[in-house]
Amino acid sequence: MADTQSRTEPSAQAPSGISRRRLIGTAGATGVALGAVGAGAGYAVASSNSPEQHAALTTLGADTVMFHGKHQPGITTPMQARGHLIAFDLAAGAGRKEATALLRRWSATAERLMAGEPLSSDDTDVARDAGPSSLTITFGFGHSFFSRTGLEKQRPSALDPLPDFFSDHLDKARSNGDLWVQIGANDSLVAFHALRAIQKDTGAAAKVRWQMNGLNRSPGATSHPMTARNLMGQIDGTNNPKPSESDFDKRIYVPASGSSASSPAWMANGSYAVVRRIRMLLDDWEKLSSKAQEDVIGRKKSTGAPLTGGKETTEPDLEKTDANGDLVIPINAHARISRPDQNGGAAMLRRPFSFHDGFDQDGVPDAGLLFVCWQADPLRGFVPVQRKLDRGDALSQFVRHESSGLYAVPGGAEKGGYVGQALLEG
Ligand SMILES: C=CC1=C(C)c2cc3[nH]c(cc4nc(cc5[nH]c(cc1n2)c(C)c5CCC(=O)O)C(CCC(=O)O)=C4C)c(C)c3C=C
Ligand SMILES: [Fe+2]
Repeated sequence: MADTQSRTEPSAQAPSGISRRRLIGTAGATGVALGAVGAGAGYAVASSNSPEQHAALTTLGADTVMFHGKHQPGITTPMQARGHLIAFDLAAGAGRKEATALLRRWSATAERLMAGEPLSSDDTDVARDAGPSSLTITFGFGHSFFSRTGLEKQRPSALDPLPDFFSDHLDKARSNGDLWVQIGANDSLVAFHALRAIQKDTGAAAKVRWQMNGLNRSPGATSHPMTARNLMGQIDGTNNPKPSESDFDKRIYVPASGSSASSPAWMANGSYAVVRRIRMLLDDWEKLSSKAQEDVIGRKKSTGAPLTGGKETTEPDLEKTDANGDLVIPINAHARISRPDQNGGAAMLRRPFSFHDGFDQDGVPDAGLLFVCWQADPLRGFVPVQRKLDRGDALSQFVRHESSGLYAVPGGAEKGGYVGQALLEG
């Protein structure tokens, strides 16, 4: 696992922004050991509803991500096992006043739930007994939000609609939206509880436009922390930008100092999320041999190492040829074509969820990737790379982009404040 901030299991690393409220087991033990002890204790708690038999939460349940901070949570937070993406449109007649009140309500709900507190009224009890389980709730504004609220002058040019791509098969009803919320947690009930609370908070102000459910590997499922696999079985996320790298903030976040060419000052410390529902054509993919699958990406399926050798984190040798003089990493391999150095430095932080929405009547899986990527400017991140992939990398024939969204995700809320305050009160 290369990107510890965004991919490593929280119980192993406890990256910044995550605290352990109630730890069991031996402090300082490895993530694996903590996970193992925690899992056992969690089962014991779950098997007894007696209030007299209090036991500490598992580490997984106790892991907490801070709501307040410079950046919103859910960007560099390690990927969670369960996710919900949901977009809303403001209701007819709702404008800036209603949107401001909604962002206040949403922020208050996110702060409570991420701290493991129940809602202040009418809690449904769905997450009762569970800790916050690394819950994150992240809020963004779509292009249409600004005309709906009379804030057109504040709309970042970075939110200009994404170009059409040749291979797009987009469903408009499941694309875009005035407001976007990303929910992630390592417990499905905690995630659903948050989803329902966020939806109920809208009251008469907004209506659901679309909603998608995602999944990832559960922390502790592997013998050591690893980069996640996707539903094609590939290790996916290896070469993500790392928060420890000196240019990470510049690539992923709008500068803190104020406005940039494509972002107004209210977006300081914010980021732009590109969201694509990408169907995997698994019946076709699974017919390929392992060798052919590896050539599509340019990396070994088992370890994620480049085909030119080494381990997952080894730099690929893009010039290396085999005995026949052919490139070892094919010219159209996905991981070759999407590299920043092949795209004028374009970089993004990929933080997806997998999805599986059943099978059609012919048994074809409706499954793939809820591709979410983060960048300081989509024109210097997603767009140039997708333009290149769209011309036909080796992966393109096995995937289909079915929906799309682009959202301005402001910086984190201050204590006592709410997300989007600088925009809505500016
Ligand atoms: C426009 C951006 C990208 C889309 C869309 C995309 C879809 C997509 N990717 C995989 C699987 C893998 N991608 C990998 C690397 C990789 N992918 C992108 C961009 C998009 N992918 C980038 C920028 C990179 C990193 C390139 C580099 O710097 O080396 C890999 C290799 C491992 C890794 O680094 O993560 C895999 C595997 C799927 C299945 C998919 C759509 C469903
Ligand atoms: Fe990719």
